[in-house]
Amino acid sequence: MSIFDSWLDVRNRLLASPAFQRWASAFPLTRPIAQKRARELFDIVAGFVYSQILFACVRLKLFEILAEGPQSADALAKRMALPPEGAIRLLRAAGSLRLVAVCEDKRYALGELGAAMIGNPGIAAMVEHHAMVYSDLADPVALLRGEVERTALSSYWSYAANTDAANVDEQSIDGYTALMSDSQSLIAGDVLDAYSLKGHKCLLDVGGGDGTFLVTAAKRWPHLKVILFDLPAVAERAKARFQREGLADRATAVGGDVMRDPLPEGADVVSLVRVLHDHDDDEALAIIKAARRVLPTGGTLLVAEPMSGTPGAEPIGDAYFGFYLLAMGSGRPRTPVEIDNMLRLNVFDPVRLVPTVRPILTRLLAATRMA
Ligand SMILES: C[S@@+](CC[C@H](N)C(=O)[O-])C[C@H]1O[C@@H](n2cnc3c(N)ncnc32)[C@H](O)[C@@H]1O
Repeated sequence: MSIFDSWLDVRNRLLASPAFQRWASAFPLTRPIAQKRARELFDIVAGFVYSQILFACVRLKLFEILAEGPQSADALAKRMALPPEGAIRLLRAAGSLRLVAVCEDKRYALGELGAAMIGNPGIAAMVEHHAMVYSDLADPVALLRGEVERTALSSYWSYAANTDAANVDEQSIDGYTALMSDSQSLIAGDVLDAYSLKGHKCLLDVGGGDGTFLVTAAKRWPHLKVILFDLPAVAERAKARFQREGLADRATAVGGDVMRDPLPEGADVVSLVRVLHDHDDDEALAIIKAARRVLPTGGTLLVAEPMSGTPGAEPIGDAYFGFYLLAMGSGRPRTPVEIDNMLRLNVFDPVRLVPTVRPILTRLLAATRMA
């Protein structure tokens, strides 16, 4: 047994002992740590219940109602069409989670976390679609054993389990394209603040969705040409978006399947925003190879997505995305080092981790295509 193993053994025996737990909770120097650990464990135990309280707030539009100003429980019960006791139960629960705050005169107002939801409609959209995630995760062991034949998420992300992705119809891209668009403005801001496209001429965004990322980039750098590549039904959405935004003269959208069709030529920078983690390793490598084929020597590949092992946000990569993508039936979160290795294997060197302001939302790798 190594020294580390022996240390782990001693520590875990101690932490598992009810007598030690009682002592640590009572002794003044260990009490704060014991309480913090107990709370962390309980938060994991109760996580689903907390999420469903948030779900109820979103469904009942509680945050939008409270954004009008503080209101009494009775008024809120009427607005949410809940019986008074149901409203009070929800308001107290939401209060304990800092989604709602209680004023001195007993009216209810937006809490710190509820207020943050108002400025970010992407979170509400994410919460709404979690109904599918939770039904898919009802038996996580069966999911891990590969015993679940069809999940709600694999139908929602219609390309995930589809060998003929290019033929997915309008209807089956609706839900995920809108969901991605809602959260993309935050991501685009963070990525484009971190990496300037001033010195580039043409940006190709592969799997670019309805074009939100490219619209943000094109508006920020008026000299920049942008090309979007996505499944035909999605690219049509982007084309219409570029026209609405008055960008049709320097923004084009091309439909196709990145696994089968060549990417459009002419870009000196290619972006993969929240794309690689959707794919298993062989497909992720095929996408990197496709980008390599169209980039000139010295061109840049940007990979932006939430990554595994992000300091301070570990559960987002490995717990949330790990299980989300498992339920979706395709892909996995990767560490920056794993992506770095995949890029270097494909003649991208150097690869640089560019700091982003909210690594919890997205991290960013910038890689240069060698000769
Ligand atoms: C998770 S979404 C990300 C969208 C966008 N980049 C964003 O961050 O908002 C992945 C995108 O890849 C596209 N996609 C998936 N498989 C594809 C394929 N085989 N060929 C082209 N695009 C594909 C999807 O249609 C979708 O728009």
